[in-house]
Amino acid sequence: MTSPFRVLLGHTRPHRAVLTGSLLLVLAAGASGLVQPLVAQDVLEALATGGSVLAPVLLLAGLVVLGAALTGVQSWWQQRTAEHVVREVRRDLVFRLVRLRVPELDSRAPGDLTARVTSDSTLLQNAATEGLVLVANGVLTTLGAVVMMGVVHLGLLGVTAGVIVGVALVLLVVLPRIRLAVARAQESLGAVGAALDRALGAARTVKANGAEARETALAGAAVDRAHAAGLVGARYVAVVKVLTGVAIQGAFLAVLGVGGALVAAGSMSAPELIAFLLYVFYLASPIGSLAAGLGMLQQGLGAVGRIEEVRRMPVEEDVDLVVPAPHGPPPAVEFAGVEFAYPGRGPALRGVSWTARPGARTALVGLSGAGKTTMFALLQRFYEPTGGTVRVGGVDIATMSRAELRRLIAYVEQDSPVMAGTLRDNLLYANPDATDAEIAEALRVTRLTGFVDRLDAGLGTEVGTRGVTLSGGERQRLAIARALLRKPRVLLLDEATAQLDARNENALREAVDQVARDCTVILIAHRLSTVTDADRIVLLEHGVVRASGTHAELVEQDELYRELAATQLLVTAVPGV
Ligand SMILES: Nc1ncnc2c1ncn2[C@@H]1O[C@H](COP(=O)(O)OP(=O)(O)OP(=O)(O)O)[C@@H](O)[C@H]1O
Repeated sequence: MTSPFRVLLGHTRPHRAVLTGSLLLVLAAGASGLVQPLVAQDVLEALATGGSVLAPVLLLAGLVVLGAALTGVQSWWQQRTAEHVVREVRRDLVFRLVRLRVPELDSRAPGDLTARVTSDSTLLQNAATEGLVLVANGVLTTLGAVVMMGVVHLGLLGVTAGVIVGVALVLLVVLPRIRLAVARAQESLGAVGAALDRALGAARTVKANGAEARETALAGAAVDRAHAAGLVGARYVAVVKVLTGVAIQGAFLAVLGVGGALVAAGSMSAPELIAFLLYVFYLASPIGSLAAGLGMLQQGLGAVGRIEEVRRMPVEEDVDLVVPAPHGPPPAVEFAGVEFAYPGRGPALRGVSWTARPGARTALVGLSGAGKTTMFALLQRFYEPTGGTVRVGGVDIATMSRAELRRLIAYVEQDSPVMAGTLRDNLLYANPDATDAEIAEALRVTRLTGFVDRLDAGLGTEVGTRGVTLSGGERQRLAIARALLRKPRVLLLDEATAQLDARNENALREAVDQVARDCTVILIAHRLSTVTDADRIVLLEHGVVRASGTHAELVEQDELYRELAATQLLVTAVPGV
């Protein structure tokens, strides 16, 4: 695995030239600062000797303005690069997150994934730019000072280096701890996001159960963990500051002691000692910058781990292929000996085989948890079967790209089939090219025309998160209208009419019949009343196909089906039941 530091450097690769320029500007601004005392000295000398001060004053003013300008340009470059870096990281994370494979999504909290895009990336941003520049500046300037000190007196340089190396060793122990604390704080922030996501995502359930205090405590515990980790980090940052201060003071005292003795012994001149001591003080600034930069780098490295984790998560890489709208006759859909188990669970499907004939309506029925929705998930390659084959139009779907496969299909899911946005957004989601006439037709078929007409904003009405401002039946009809606009070859309806009243249900059944003429329809139903006229009904029990046939055949042949039908008052007319 690539080291986090290399990853951090990798983020700066496209901006190396600008960052190097930025570093040069820092150094130049530093140099212009160094020259200023010399020019000031000229001014003072000119004043003392009665000479003209115009030239040195102008030079001094020019240096001050130049230094300020260099600092301004450097700051702008650095911040701009930081913004570029974070934008690229965020775009990449967003790209990956919306393409994550479904099993990965099943095991992750969306709030935690969001925190990586919003919060972790910010730490990386500062480390990859300001942190690196501070460290580079610190290292170069320190080296410069060390060279100068060496020129003045090699022996005293040894003394200074001894003290500084000792402190650096302690820093080596402390810095990784900052990184650990930051990683922990970021993890806790992710947990805060996840807890809030849970509470806000089910706000009505929380309120109905009076669970506000529990949810507050859950998120609060994560906030406290972030706080505790933050304090640990702050403590180590303070230690770094103390240590750098101590290093300078220590070096100063050591140099003073040893240098004083050397001067006393006559092996060093007093001006040499003074010059050397001035350099020791001069070191304070680059060492401070080095410590601050290293602290920032550690914070960034703490965040890199969480960002890299997302970059290693498996994504569906074939969903961006551009595929043409499907045409031709509706395909057959075939499950042949399909086996499947969710990660960490027992088998959900155990050798399931059935076929949906092209252009017919096939219903999947069975008790709750039998595996019906799982088959829809496999059919769209949300998961891959552990055995057997799923074919669409005779082609093994494992050999098709997901883009191609999913373009054939329209899917109305069981829960939350509507997205935040306007009614029009939702309708166009399946087919951005749908015309107004097609939209009007889809609304008519799903009996939504009157509803839309009564709204002040019409199709521009916002439906709220997951369509909360719509009734359950309206949501379902909207989702079906959207599916129809996709002009699919295969239409998957998961309990799509469960929340409709009898009148709307009949209307929708007619609509589905109409679509079924040039589309293969597969529907999942609990209420057999909605599927009695299906061309074929597949009865599932505990992940196996128990029986299949028409309604009449199943009533005749299968006890479980008869029982299901009887409880739904459908078979009173069947003799002997
Ligand atoms: N994402 C998942 N991760 C783990 N297990 C799952 C997942 N989704 C479903 N299951 C389990 O797989 C089994 C089959 O679920 P599935 O949703 O296919 O049933 P179903 O027949 O559609 O039920 P229902 O009629 O209640 O919707 C169930 O035992 C369920 O608990």
